[in-house]
Amino acid sequence: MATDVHRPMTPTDAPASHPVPSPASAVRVHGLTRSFDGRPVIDDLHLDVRPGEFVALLGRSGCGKSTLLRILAGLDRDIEGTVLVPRRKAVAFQAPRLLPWKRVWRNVLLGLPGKPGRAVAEQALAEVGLRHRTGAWPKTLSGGEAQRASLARALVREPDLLLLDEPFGALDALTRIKAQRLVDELWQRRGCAVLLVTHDVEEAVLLADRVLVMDGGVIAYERRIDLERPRGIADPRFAGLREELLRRLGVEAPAETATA
Ligand SMILES: Nc1ncnc2c1ncn2[C@@H]1O[C@H](COP(=O)(O)OP(=O)(O)OP(=O)(O)O)[C@@H](O)[C@H]1O
Repeated sequence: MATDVHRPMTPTDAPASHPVPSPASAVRVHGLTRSFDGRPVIDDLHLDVRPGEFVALLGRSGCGKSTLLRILAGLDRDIEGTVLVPRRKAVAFQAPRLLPWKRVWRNVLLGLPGKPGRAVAEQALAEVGLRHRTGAWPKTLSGGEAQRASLARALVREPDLLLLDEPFGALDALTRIKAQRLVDELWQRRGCAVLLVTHDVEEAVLLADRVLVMDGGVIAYERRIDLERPRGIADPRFAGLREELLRRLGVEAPAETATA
């Protein structure tokens, strides 16, 4: 797995020793700090993600989740510390970000090196159940379809690391459940590492091998999720994990549950 190393823009700020790329990690973050206007949003953060691992990242609004994801994606390099990520990585955001003047298949291939043909896009679109929309204009897609097209654009890059920033946040409840199942299937089929930023504790427990809670600029808490798949919220262990993570996010259980 080829690796990208994101080092600080000012090498003098770099820590004395850098971690070396390791096939045992899909992501290695060492002593990462990112400040805005002199205020560190990420403050000496360490993180390892194994190849093929599904990690969900929770945290209060404004705690720095998207900032971390953008750094892993290589979209923000104004950092201190070291970030090692696979060269093959792809991102999908909450907004599908399709160019309205390009047909769906051209959006899927956007920015890919070489000149891959329509069939390559069509295959990725088929994987997300959207082959029939290959030649459509983005404005004719529903919200869920546009989000699936955005996923196809990520998949066509054959990523070793898939970065998802609230990809289901704008979808209605039913479409969201379908999209979650699709991501679960794709992850199992592709075997890539996934880092999913989400506000939804249930989504994190449904999908992830490990849930991280970000707070104070670091990973403040982590919980391995050992429930067998496919998972359902009816599992009694599910409610316990959900409550535990909500507590870590500063949300207390209602009084009657707390005293039960
Ligand atoms: N380009 C920027 N310039 C200045 N401040 C920024 C910039 N990007 C992010 N921030 C600040 O950094 C903090 C973390 O932002 P970030 O978007 O990473 O949070 P988040 O955890 O993803 O929040 P949310 O859950 O609400 O999406 C916020 O206080 C935000 O205002």
